[in-house]
Amino acid sequence: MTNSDRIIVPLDVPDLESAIAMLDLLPEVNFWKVGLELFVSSGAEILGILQERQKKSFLDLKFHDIPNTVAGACRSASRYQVDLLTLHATAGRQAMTAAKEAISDLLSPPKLLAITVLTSLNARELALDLKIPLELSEYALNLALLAKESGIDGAVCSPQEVAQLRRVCGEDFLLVCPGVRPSWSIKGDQSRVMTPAQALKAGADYLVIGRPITGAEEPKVAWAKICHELGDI
Ligand SMILES: O=C(O)c1cc(=O)[nH]c(=O)n1[C@@H]1O[C@H](COP(=O)(O)O)[C@@H](O)[C@H]1O
Repeated sequence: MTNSDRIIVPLDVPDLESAIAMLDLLPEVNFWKVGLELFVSSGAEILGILQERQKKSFLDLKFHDIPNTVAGACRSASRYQVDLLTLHATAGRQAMTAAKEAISDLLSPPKLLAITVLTSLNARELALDLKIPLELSEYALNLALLAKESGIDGAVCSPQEVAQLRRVCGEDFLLVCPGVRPSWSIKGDQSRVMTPAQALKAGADYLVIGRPITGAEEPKVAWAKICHELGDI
C-alpha cells in the first residue's frame, strides 16, 4: 500500500450533488468518509455511488447510545457494505461488545472503530468542562484498551496519542487519525494536530484529512502536495 492509500478524505458537504462533484474532482482518492452532515441530508445513496466507483468507504456516524440501540444501528449500517464504521468508546463495554456481536454473523462486516477523545478537544476542556480526572493521553489510552478488550477492531485518535496507543494496543489494532494538518494549512476547530508525515511515522494506519484538501482553492493541488510530502509523487 502506498502512503496516499492511507489517506481518507471526508465528504463533509451539505448535499449529494456537492459530494459527487468532489468525487469527480478527485478521482485519485481511493478512500472516502461519509459523516453526519452528508448522511443526515442525503441518506445512503452516496455509499452506493462509492461502491459503483470501486472506492473504499468509511461510514462515520459515531454511534453513542445504549447497547441495544448501538448494536441495532451497527447491524443496520452494515447493509451498506462499508469498510469502516464508528461508535463512541464512551458508550461503554456492553455497547461495544453488543455492536461487535450484532455483526459477527455477516459475510463481510465493516471494521468497527471506537472514538476515543475527539481531536477538537484540548486538555483544559477535558479537565474543566468534562471533569475527566485523567491526563488526556491516559484517558484516550484507557478508552482504546476498553475498545480492544470489547472486541472492537480499532480506534480513532489524535496523532498526538497514536504512538502510545500503537505501543500498548499492538500492531493488529487499527488506528485512524483525524486532526491532521500539513504545515501550510490552518487548524480551524482541530486542537491536537500533527502533519501527515508525522502522524504516519507515529504509527497511524490511516489519516483523515478534510479541509486542507476539500477546502483548498485547488483541492487537486493540495492532494498532490500532501502525497508529495509523504514521498508518493
Ligand atoms: O471520527 C472522525 O472521523 C473524527 C474524529 C475526531 O476525533 N475528530 C475528527 O475530526 N473526526 C472527523 O475527521 C474529519 C476531519 O476533517 P478536517 O478537520 O476537515 O480535516 C471530520 O470529518 C471529522 O468529523
